[in-house]
Amino acid sequence: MRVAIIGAGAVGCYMGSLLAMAGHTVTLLARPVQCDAIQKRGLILERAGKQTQVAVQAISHASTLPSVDLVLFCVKSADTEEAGLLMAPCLQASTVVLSLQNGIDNAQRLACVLGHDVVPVAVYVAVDIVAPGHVAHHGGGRVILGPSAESAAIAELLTQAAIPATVEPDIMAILWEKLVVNCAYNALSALTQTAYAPMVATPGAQEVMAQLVAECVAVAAACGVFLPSTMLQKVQNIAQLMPSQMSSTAQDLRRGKPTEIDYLNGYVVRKGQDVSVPTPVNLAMQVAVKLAEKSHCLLRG
Ligand SMILES: NC(=O)C1=CN([C@@H]2O[C@H](COP(=O)(O)OP(=O)(O)OC[C@H]3O[C@@H](n4cnc5c(N)ncnc54)[C@H](OP(=O)(O)O)[C@@H]3O)[C@@H](O)[C@H]2O)C=CC1
Ligand SMILES: CC(C)(CO)C(=O)C(=O)O
Repeated sequence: MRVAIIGAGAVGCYMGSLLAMAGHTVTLLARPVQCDAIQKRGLILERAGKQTQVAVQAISHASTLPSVDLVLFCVKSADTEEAGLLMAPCLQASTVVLSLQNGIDNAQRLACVLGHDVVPVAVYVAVDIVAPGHVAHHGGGRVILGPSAESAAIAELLTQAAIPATVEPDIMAILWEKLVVNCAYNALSALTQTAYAPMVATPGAQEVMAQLVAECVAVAAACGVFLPSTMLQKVQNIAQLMPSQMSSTAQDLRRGKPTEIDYLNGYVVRKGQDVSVPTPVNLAMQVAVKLAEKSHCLLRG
């Protein structure tokens, strides 16, 4: 299958390398520095202490995107509209577009700019970028696709490429579950630059996370989304699944990049205001990360 990956960051490089290893024709739309690295020596996938080099196409000008059967959209939430507008050259009426982004409304926002259906996907993988085009895997790997006529076939294709995939009719509840995981882990890991296992072992951290989860569950319920009674347990399991991972928000702060916090804890705060459910701990996380973004920018000059 011909696959385009929009965004050659952690998720894009991970998914791109597995799809290319499974024999698909993969083209990554990358920043120039990433594009140069990938053109020179392919993608490097680091897993369980082993490095694999994978040959893929990389381009830095969207106008040269080939027509494809499948698009994996892998940019951060704030880049959805801008990157979405660049994608037109690779779309045919039959192209399936997947949004592999955290947050609730990226697929909807992307569909709006594209005028094309987009399937939301919840991604349970822990990856980070070591160097341009070089991605390290820290655990997990499964994805959950929203419903569409093509979702079952695409899930099968992904699973055969070592990306375990299922389809879930109630994708809104699944996206909220993922949002709760992000609200519990991302800001704390980012503010302290700590990996999940040592983070949850720190006295008091689990209480803070439980409070974050309780606020999210209450907001979701007031919005008509009923999360499982095992939600806290599901959140706690993540630290065992990806012990050495630092959140994507931690990776952004480390690089002096704006984070997705307004789409994570900030989303819960805004929805909480709409439905009159207080979210003080989520607000504290949002504000602390916004302050950290500013001070990291200042420190980096
Ligand atoms: N990392 C992880 O473990 C996980 C991440 N996610 C989610 O997946 C999504 C992607 O995250 P992640 O891979 O970590 O993010 P990254 O920041 O590592 O990757 C996104 C990449 O897209 C690039 N990009 C943005 N706009 C464009 C554009 N117009 N043209 C070309 N490249 C562009 C960015 O470049 P630049 O930085 O220069 O803007 C960056 O290299 C996010 O929503 C995240 O929350 C979900 C599960 C796990
Ligand atoms: C799955 C998890 C929690 C992995 O770190 C993630 O989604 C993120 O970092 O944004």
